[in-house]
Amino acid sequence: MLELRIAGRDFGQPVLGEVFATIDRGDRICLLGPSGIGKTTLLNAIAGLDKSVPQEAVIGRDKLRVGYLFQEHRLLPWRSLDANLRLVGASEEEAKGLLQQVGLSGYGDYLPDQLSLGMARRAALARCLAVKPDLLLLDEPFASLDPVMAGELKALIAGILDSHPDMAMICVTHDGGDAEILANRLWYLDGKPAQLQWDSSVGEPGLVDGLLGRLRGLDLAGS
Ligand SMILES: Nc1ncnc2c1ncn2[C@@H]1O[C@H](COP(=O)(O)OP(=O)(O)OP(=O)(O)O)[C@@H](O)[C@H]1O
Repeated sequence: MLELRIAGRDFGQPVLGEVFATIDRGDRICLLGPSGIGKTTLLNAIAGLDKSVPQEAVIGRDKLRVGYLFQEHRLLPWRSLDANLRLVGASEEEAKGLLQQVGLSGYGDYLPDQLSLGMARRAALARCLAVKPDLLLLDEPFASLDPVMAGELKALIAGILDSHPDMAMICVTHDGGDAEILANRLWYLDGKPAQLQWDSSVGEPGLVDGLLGRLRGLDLAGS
């Protein structure tokens, strides 16, 4: 579905090195790695948001719809949730259905700033789904949420993945526990410049559990 041939990205100093990987329909990848190593930089490159990374570095993206849940909600603050969803192509009926899907029935007229952090993130997730994505990119979706809200959002995302078996996902997280729930594949980004040190689908098939164990051993992926 997608082939990455990213040659690198630097911001005055090298951040990303070469990243080669393929992503297939239904892949659920959790992307782990130390803070500041380049995980968001890699997601931006995959999404095509980083104009310094040539289009040809991500083969197949032009045929895909990409939904990107940023760390901030990035909804238009002066538009209602309904209007935010309509803006990316959802019909009135679809907008209603999407809000219901993310547990925000009845909030269509609210402005993003009238929502709690967890609600705003779910609204942003609804906007991702409104584009009917082939690839869903999630950048630390559970960060700054209390454990209850984080658990609810995790269950919501797991349900969405179950009901969209062809959709691929890449989720940046610091928590190996998220990978156990959401992922069937693990990437570990590290080094200077950063590269995919481990891709559980290459060389070590089915070793997600083993890799998580190794990450725990290094105390890098939560408990
Ligand atoms: N637009 C930019 N200009 C300059 N430096 C940048 C820019 N974007 C990212 N960087 C630098 O690139 C490095 C990687 O940043 P990035 O946000 O991709 O890391 P990350 O792994 O997602 O971090 P975290 O886990 O803390 O969210 C950091 O040193 C950051 O300061």
